[in-house]
Amino acid sequence: MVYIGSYRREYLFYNEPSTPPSQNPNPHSISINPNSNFRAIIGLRLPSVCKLHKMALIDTAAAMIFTDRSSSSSSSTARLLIYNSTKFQKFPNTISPFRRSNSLRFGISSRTSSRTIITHCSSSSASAIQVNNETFAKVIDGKRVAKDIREEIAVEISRMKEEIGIVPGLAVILVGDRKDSATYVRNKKKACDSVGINSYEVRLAEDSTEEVLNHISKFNDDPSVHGILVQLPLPSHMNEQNILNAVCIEKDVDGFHPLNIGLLAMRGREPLFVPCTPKGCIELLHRYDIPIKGKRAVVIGRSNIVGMPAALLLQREDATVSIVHSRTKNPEEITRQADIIISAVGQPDMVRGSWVKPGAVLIDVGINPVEDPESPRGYRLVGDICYEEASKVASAITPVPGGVGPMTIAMLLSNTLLSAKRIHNLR
Ligand SMILES: Nc1nc2c(c(=O)[nH]1)N[C@@H](CN(C=O)c1ccc(C(=O)N[C@@H](CCC(=O)O)C(=O)O)cc1)CN2
Repeated sequence: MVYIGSYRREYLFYNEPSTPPSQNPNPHSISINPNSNFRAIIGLRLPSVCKLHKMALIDTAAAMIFTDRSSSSSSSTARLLIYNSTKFQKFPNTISPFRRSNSLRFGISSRTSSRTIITHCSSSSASAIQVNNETFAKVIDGKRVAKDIREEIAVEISRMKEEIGIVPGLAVILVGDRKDSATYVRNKKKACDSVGINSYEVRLAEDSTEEVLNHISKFNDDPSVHGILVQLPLPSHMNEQNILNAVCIEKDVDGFHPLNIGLLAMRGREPLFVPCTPKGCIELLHRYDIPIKGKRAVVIGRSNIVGMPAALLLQREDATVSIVHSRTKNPEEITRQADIIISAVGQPDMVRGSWVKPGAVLIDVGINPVEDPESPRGYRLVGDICYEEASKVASAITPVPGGVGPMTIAMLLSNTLLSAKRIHNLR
């Protein structure tokens, strides 16, 4: 039995490869002989096995949950097309606010013997996958989409450099020593490097006072800086409102300035920047061709950085939006009416399967550490949505990790590029 890949806590095995990966003309697919008693083993937690086989044959596989115990004597080869790697066509400004981008060509197809057991079971493109009478949501792969977006941005940045000799610059201010914030800032720098954005980082002590405003003021006046962000949360003694107000609106790539949020809330007005996480959620829906117009959407959580702008964005896309929060009566009942749920509350596994309407699309913004002695870090990350239960009811779902998180950083790069283009009048 050979381990061929893993996704979240699901590990996939089969007994013998009919086509060794090195001979497989399509590196994103695996040919499986239907006579080989292919069998996926789902739900096992085998960390040691995973480590040994880190170079899994499949990188990320949506809906790898697949069981075929076919005994057909047909000589045709069953093919599980994991992910169509066809790159998006490159559209300039693909991810500018409110512009619908081309969709992710995403497919799971099977050409098996007459005993095909996978079917798509929804009319929308977010069709769930049915396997032997059990239905599983399509996995919305944010990590993969973010990588594609970075590639698109890198192309745009090379063009910009070539045409006008300008390289976008992003300034990041980190105050204090929260480990998670330091990781996010490090990842932002890495992402900038990967696409060719110059990054400038300022680290300040937990007990800083005036320094934050001084640095913002310097970056506001620096022409090589096109985007400025202050990593949140700030230490509790700081006045977040004053600090976010100090970033000039033209460089507010986080989109947290009250003027940008105000413009986002108004019909017929356009903000200069949309906050990165909500923008990433909408981008995922667009890239997976999931319709928003006319749909019922529920946003769980009303934070300034995710819940509130996510609700505004969905409304701008012509969804009918409800916000569920800590004082909402019957949150389960309201959430169960939604075609699209965006959850951003920071409560592990709060949204259970019973909260989800069959066929709904689930976008999980929560990144919650839960103790896990089996994990090298001593914890693992889970979302606000109970994946195990909800993925059996929904038509599509984002995983945690690997869903919205990577999109946040991809959208920050997109906003920085947008800013540089706007400042330098480049279309
Ligand atoms: N100024 C800002 N502060 C904060 C923002 C923001 O958009 N602007 N958002 C969050 C933190 N954040 C970016 O800053 C962020 C969070 C998570 C991820 C991410 O990729 N998560 C991974 C898991 C990472 C891990 O293993 O620890 C995932 O979900 O796959 C990126 C960025 C609050 N502060």
